[in-house]
Amino acid sequence: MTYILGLTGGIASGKSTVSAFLKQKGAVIIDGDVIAREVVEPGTTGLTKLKSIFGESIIRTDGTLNRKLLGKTVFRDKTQLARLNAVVGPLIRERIKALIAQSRRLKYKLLVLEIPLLFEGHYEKYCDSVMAVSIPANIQVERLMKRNNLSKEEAEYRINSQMSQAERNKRADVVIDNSKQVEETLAQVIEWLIMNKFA
Ligand SMILES: CC(C)(COP(=O)(O)OP(=O)(O)OC[C@H]1O[C@@H](n2cnc3c(N)ncnc32)[C@H](O)[C@@H]1O)[C@@H](O)C(=O)NCCC(=O)NCCS
Ligand SMILES: Nc1ncnc2c1ncn2[C@@H]1O[C@H](COP(=O)(O)OP(=O)(O)OP(=O)(O)O)[C@@H](O)[C@H]1O
Repeated sequence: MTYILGLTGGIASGKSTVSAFLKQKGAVIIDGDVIAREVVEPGTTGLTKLKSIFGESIIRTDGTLNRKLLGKTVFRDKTQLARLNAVVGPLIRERIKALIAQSRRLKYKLLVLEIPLLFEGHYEKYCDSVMAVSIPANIQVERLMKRNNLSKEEAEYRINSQMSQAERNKRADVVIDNSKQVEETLAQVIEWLIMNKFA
């Protein structure tokens, strides 16, 4: 029996920090952001569709997607974001469903679905439980600006294109507070692993 843990959280909340630890503890990780990149690699129908919608300018000279430019376009414009989601959303879902099926066949004990837009995409229906990583809004803006080298305005556009943390936390089965030292965050994850007999 494979136990599927959904792992979500707002942008730059600390999902990767938590999933790296869960991997270290033996979990298998499916990373939504990685899959989102795979489905628009050069030569994919995903990239061809994006080119026809957003124009040649979003393709770099080496044939790859200009993510920075597309990000600037979509996160400040809900209509454009919806057009992007309509193309990549179904491709991401198809791939994730196939990987879940494979993980069940291989009888992985603990599978983690790390998906930023978990509740927006209703991925909770594939999960046994959902863990949300949470940080206060001011820390979120700070960490995002620093990590992605974004202006405050750009960081806020990205945050506001997602479900609010309050709503996400309400829907999750367990909320991990990542506002303090990483060690304190991981202690909460260890507690979850122990309570669920994975450690
Ligand atoms: C717009 C794109 C090209 C910007 O690329 P960039 O390299 O700057 O960002 P990256 O992909 O690393 O995403 C960073 C974070 O942005 C947030 N984010 C990404 N896509 C979306 C979206 N459609 N809606 C809201 N937030 C999003 C997530 O928190 C994600 O972790 C890229 O984010 C993208 O293709 N997004 C659509 C795919 C998607 O929905 N991804 C979410 C994974 S399920
Ligand atoms: N407890 C912490 N204290 C200080 N910095 C942290 C902490 N946890 C994570 N960070 C930093 O905050 C940033 C965001 O963390 P991380 O990449 O794990 O978030 P994420 O939720 O996976 O982000 P995204 O979904 O946007 O990729 C990173 O630069 C990370 O090093």
